[in-house]
This record gives sequence, C-alpha cells and structure tokens, in this order.
Amino acid sequence: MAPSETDNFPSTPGKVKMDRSNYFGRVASRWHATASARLLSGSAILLALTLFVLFRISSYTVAGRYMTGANSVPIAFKPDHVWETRVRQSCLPKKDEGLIVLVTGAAGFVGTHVSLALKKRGDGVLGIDNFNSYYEVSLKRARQALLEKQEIFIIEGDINNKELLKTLFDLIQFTHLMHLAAQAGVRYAMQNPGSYVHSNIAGLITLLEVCKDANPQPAIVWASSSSVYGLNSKVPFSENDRTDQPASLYAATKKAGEEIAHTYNHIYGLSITGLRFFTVYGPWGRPDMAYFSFTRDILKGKPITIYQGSNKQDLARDFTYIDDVVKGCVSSLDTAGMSTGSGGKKKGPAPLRIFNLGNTSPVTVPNLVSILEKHLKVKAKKNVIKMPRNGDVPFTHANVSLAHDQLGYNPTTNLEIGLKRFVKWYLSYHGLERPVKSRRL
Ligand SMILES: O=C(O)[C@H]1O[C@H](OP(=O)(O)OP(=O)(O)OC[C@H]2O[C@@H](n3ccc(=O)[nH]c3=O)[C@H](O)[C@@H]2O)[C@H](O)[C@@H](O)[C@@H]1O
Repeated sequence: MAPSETDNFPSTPGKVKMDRSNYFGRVASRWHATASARLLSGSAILLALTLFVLFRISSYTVAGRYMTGANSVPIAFKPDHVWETRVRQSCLPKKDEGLIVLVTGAAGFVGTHVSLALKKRGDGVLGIDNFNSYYEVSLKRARQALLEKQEIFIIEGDINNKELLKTLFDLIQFTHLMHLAAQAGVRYAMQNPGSYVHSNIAGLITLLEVCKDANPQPAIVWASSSSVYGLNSKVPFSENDRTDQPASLYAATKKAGEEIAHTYNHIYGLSITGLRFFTVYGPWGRPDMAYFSFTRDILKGKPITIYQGSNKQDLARDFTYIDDVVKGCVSSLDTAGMSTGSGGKKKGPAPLRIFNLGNTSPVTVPNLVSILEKHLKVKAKKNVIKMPRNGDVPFTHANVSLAHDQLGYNPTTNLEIGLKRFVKWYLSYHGLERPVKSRRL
C-alpha cells in the first residue's frame, strides 16, 4: 500500500508518528528549529514593515518636499517658515507690473527655459515639479541648480496634490499659471498608460479646480501638442483642422486636455490658452527624444533605429527650437487676458485660445541624422526599419499664422543652427569637448 501524504510529510507536531524513539527525537528538534525560524522571520517582517512605514512618514513630512512618484497618491503637507519665505522670495517680481507665475514642470525642458526667461525680465516665478524618473533625474536636478542660481525656487510636489496647490494659492496671488508638467513621449504611452492619465488628465483637472477657486483666478497657459492632429492629412496643420483622430494615448490625453480647458473656461470664466508644441528641441532637452538619443548613441558608436512609413516613406517633423517656443510661451502669458471669475463663480466670458507653435518647415528624420553627423563629426550606424504601430504619425507641419497675428510669434531658428547649439551644449554638459580629429567621420 502506498504511504499516505501525512506519513511522509508531517505538517503538524501532533501528527508525528512515535513508533521509533530516534525518529521522535529528530522530529522534535526539527519542530523546534522550524518554530524558531517562523518566529524569527515573523519578527523580521514586522520590523521591515515598521521601518517602511516610518521611512514613508519621514519622507513625506520633510518641510517643503514631496517624495511622490508619478502615480502616487496625494499626501499631507506641512509647510514651515523657511519654506514660506523661499516661496515668497521666488514669487517677488523685480519690476512694476511684473507677472507672478507658477510654472509646473519647472525642472522639465521647456519649463526650465520659460522660467529663466520670465525671471530674466523681472517677473516673479515659482516652480513645481515632481522629479519623476521618466528620464534621468540628474538632468532635472542640474536644471534645478540652474534655476536656483537665478533665485527661482522649485517645490518638489505633484500637481495632483490639491492640498499643496491650495497652500500655494493661499500664500501667493498668482497672476498666471504656466502649466508645462506632463507625461511626455508618444511611444511610452503603450508601456505606461496610467501615467498619462495621472499627469495629463487628473493633474490638469486638479490644477484647474484650484485655479477656479482662487481669488483672483490666474490666467492659464498650458502645453498641448502637435500630436492632437493625429491622422489628419491636410497640411500644413491649422488650429481649426480635425483633431478627432489621435494616433496615440498621449495625443488622446492632450486632446482631452483641450476639451477640459473648454469646460473650465465655459463654467468658471478661466482664461485658458493651449499651445500645440511641435517637437521642441534644444540645449537642456529631453533624453527620450530622437535627436537626443541619436546623439548619445552616435557618440557611443551604437546603431540608431530610423523608422520609415508605408512605401518606405521617410518620417518628418516640424522640429521647433526651444528659444522660439519660449518666445511664444511668454507672449501667450502677456496676451492671455484676465480670468473673469473668482471663488468658483463665473462673472463673464473669458478668453479661450489655441495656438500652433511650430517651425513651419518639416525635416525628415534621415536629414536630422545627417545634420547630427555633421555637427558631431561622427558617422551614424543606421538601422532603418518599418515604423512599428507605436502611436507615431508620419509627419507634422505647422501653420503658425494665428500665433503670428495674435502673439507676434515668428520662429527664426532652422534645424541646422538649432542642432549645432544642442550639440555644443550636449558635449559640454557631458564633458566631451575634445579635439575634433579624435571623432572621425
Ligand atoms: O510635438 C509633439 O507633439 C511631440 O513631439 C515629440 O514627439 P515626436 O515628434 O515623436 O518626437 P521624437 O520622439 O523625437 O521623434 C521624432 C521622429 O523620430 C522618429 N524616431 C524616433 C525614435 C527612434 O528611435 N527612431 C525614429 O525614427 C519618430 O518616429 C519621429 O518621427 C515629443 O516627444 C512629444 O512629447 C511632443 O508632444
């Protein structure tokens, strides 16, 4: 007869057979060992849990710091005197009639440049950024250091933290909100859809809720995207063209943002301007973007992947240089027009605007690579493949006449010059300036 499971694997001491004394001794000592091990591991787990809870509490209560990740839940905030003083100083305009601007995503690429431009002309600027790890946090910290040199304070916090935002709006009467915090990147939306909902939709609504309750309400300028044109094939893209065929979840969240803006303008009288950025590039840029990652890989001798559309068509983008975009942002703030409501009540109609901020001259991706090769003095190893179904659109091309008429927007930097400046910055930032002859074509 086959032995039963209980015979072979006694699971409790009471079921141990006592037919052989030696056997009993072995089992008894084994039971003691198992019990002690259980006790030990139980205590270890309890200790680890306690330490974890203590660590979380201590990270959250450091005055003025929010250790929140991209998808974290809003947490309680306890500002102290030092923090308040820094906030007030950062917001102080250095000229009469200076704006007081809260810049979200201030440690981001566009946020850094816009904050510097505003501060330079004497506006009060306060930044907020959650320093998430979508790309190198060290680059965000370096941008923060740049801003700190100009006495711009960046609060570490998430735009979903309503309590923090309310604290800020109670403390400061912001005239404007420059909302640039977002989950960027077209292709990453397939890997982490939740972070787009968190930042681009939930975060936007949290901000608008706080702005509509503020008294006075600030005027809002925020970053939409050229990607809202999606599968639209009419070129160049004008603000009135179709935007109901997004090709990526990223585009869909930006389009949703434009509709949400309409709602808050309509119900609460918030002045809202959406800017459709066209593949913005330049010094201090985003490492996830093609021009940046291509530069890194070309210098490392690693192959780069170039996507091609159907019928082996090259993809093209209306690459727009950062300085041109900054001028468009600042001019949007200056011309925004007031919000009309206060404390959640609309008092009259307020401006609701949308502008393309592009360069008006698309360049193909292979051409972008050629320009980089020239400036880097290194030949790229190219791997050309059919564009995967990843949310990319084949081309973008902006018509900027509306921005030209209403903002005086006039892009002047072509890709050749813009990439030259980017490469110069890239080499210097990474300490790679060395004799050209050692980098061969
Ligand atoms: O203007 C916009 O609306 C968007 O511009 C960029 O998105 P994208 O134009 O896709 O910029 P890159 O990621 O730099 O790609 C540029 C081109 O290079 C291509 N590419 C990208 C990566 C790669 O490895 N190979 C490659 O051929 C892409 O398909 C695309 O045609 C930004 O990443 C978005 O955040 C922004 O909203």
